[in-house]
Amino acid sequence: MPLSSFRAFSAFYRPFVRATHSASTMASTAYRPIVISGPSGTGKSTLLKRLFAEYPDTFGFSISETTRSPRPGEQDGREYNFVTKEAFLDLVAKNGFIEHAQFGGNYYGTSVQAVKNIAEKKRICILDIEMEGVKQVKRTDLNARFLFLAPPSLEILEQRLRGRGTETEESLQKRLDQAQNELEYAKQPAAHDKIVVNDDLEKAYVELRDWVVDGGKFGAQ
Ligand SMILES: Nc1ncnc2c1ncn2[C@@H]1O[C@H](COP(=O)(O)OP(=O)(O)OP(=O)(O)O)[C@@H](O)[C@H]1O
Repeated sequence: MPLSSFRAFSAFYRPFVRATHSASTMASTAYRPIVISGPSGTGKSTLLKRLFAEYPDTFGFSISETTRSPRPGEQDGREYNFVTKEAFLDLVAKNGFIEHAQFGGNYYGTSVQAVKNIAEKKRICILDIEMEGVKQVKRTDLNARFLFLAPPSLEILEQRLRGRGTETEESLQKRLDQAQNELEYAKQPAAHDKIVVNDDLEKAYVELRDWVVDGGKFGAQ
């Protein structure tokens, strides 16, 4: 998948942690990553932007791995974790990536470890990913929560994508085809913990935010 459509964020919050939780279980029970998926153009960026604005000091990014060389001004561990091709492919073989892709001869990916690092910093990682990434997260021990953002209809999704003015006719068609797959997958009861239909933006935002915040527990178990 194009990494341009991959966004990973993390959130600071004051966790609800029971006294009996050991430090090692805190990461998997208190700082649970949140996976937000849904067809391109459903409004994920729009809603996440609002969420981050409402919690201004709370959100950050998880860091992707890449085999490309750092550009001037880029720092290892800040923009990317810069790794060798050998190390990258080794991690691929070990199933260490949630998503990875190749562009212009370089590899890019989001590792399971990078998401765990966010929890180590006592932040919640929000992963904005596509269906294949969702399935991959389920194969890990990240103990994530899954939210699917659905469009009111495919017709409205097409209108929004056209309205955004970012697509060619070809990329639009590709996104609509992929949307059908995502919507099919979302019908499986075990696919997601929460489905929000983005019809009225205000209503969808409140529903998404309330589920994410979870009365201040952010899904802590
Ligand atoms: N409830 C809504 N009603 C009307 N328009 C909306 C609504 N939600 C989002 N939009 C518009 O739909 C377009 C697509 O939204 P956005 O870019 O947030 O989607 P996305 O899911 O992040 O897409 P991608 O995965 O391709 O980045 C934007 O122009 C946005 O302003």
